[in-house]
Amino acid sequence: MIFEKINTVQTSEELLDKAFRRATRAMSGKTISGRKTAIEANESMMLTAGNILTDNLKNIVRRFPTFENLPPFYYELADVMVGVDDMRKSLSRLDWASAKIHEVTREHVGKIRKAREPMSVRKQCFGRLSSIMRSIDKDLIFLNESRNKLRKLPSVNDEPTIVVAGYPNIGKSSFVTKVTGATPEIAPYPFTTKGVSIGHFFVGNDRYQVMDTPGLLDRPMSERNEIELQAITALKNLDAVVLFIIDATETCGYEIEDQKRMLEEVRSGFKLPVLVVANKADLPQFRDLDFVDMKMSTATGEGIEEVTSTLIEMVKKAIAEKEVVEENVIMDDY
Ligand SMILES: Nc1nc2c(ncn2[C@@H]2O[C@H](COP(=O)(O)OP(=O)(O)OP(=O)(O)O)[C@@H](O)[C@H]2O)c(=O)[nH]1
Repeated sequence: MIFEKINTVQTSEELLDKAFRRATRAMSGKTISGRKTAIEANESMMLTAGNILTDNLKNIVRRFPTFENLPPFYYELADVMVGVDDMRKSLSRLDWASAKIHEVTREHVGKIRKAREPMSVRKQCFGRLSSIMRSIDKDLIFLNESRNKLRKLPSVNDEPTIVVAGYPNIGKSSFVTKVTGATPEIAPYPFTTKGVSIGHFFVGNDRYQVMDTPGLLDRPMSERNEIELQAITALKNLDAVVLFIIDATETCGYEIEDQKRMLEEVRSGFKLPVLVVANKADLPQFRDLDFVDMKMSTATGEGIEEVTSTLIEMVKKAIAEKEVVEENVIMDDY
């Protein structure tokens, strides 16, 4: 998963503890007699503490991803969930603290040679390090909270994707199971307790991803708040097409008019190609509808192959068109 490299971000208190403990340990067992050894001992304690702090801060910054390089899908989700700008600001304050700690340590190392009381210079230095660290306490806490949230993001691959949408009970999960031949993996997704279920299938050597999004694309968009909407629209960054399933038999408990309204919302809100398919063609109540492109039955398997190959054609076309646009953008840059 994309954010799993980020370790727990320790608090300033924990980092200071670690640094001061190591500094003390570096000195244990050494007898300090005379001014020369006192200078050396305190100097080495300052250097040890300073190095540990700067190393730790640099490691935290390094383990966070470079946001510009994230796939747009993840960038948008990370932004919705925690705010990319706030993370950037906190990370740059960590960079600042790391440089400042280095500078302060050097400054005190310079002073200690001329000092009458080497230990008091070291204490002064540790005091400065503590206050620098305390000034980034909020940033460390915020970054750790962000890390905990981001780690839970699903591993949605950057590969051709079919996003399944439609009201509950219309056969979305039956479709995913049917085309992937397996029970889909459930991955957590922001702002829904149910997560997304993701399955895969191959056509030749090409792998396709099928996503069912319970709790996300199974009720009217107008019932959602801004953040939920953004979490949904992040999906538009994938190379995806939408399979919008209609239950023309209304045995799912939702009227066709409501289903049609949601379809329009998905069409206008998403800007992804949409294939409208009526399911449950095996039932006697089934009827043809003028706004539907194809029909199928996930129960008998009728129409599944045609639906799948149409979706594949659509996703391939969408990718090809996107590449043309990207090429034009590159050409425009010259
Ligand atoms: N007769 C018939 N029943 C179907 C068909 N597809 C699905 N069903 C039934 O409809 C019910 C709902 O199917 P699901 O695949 O769970 O529907 P869903 O849209 O994933 O439902 P949620 O998970 O609640 O969103 C189940 O009882 C299925 O057996 C079909 O083609 N024909």
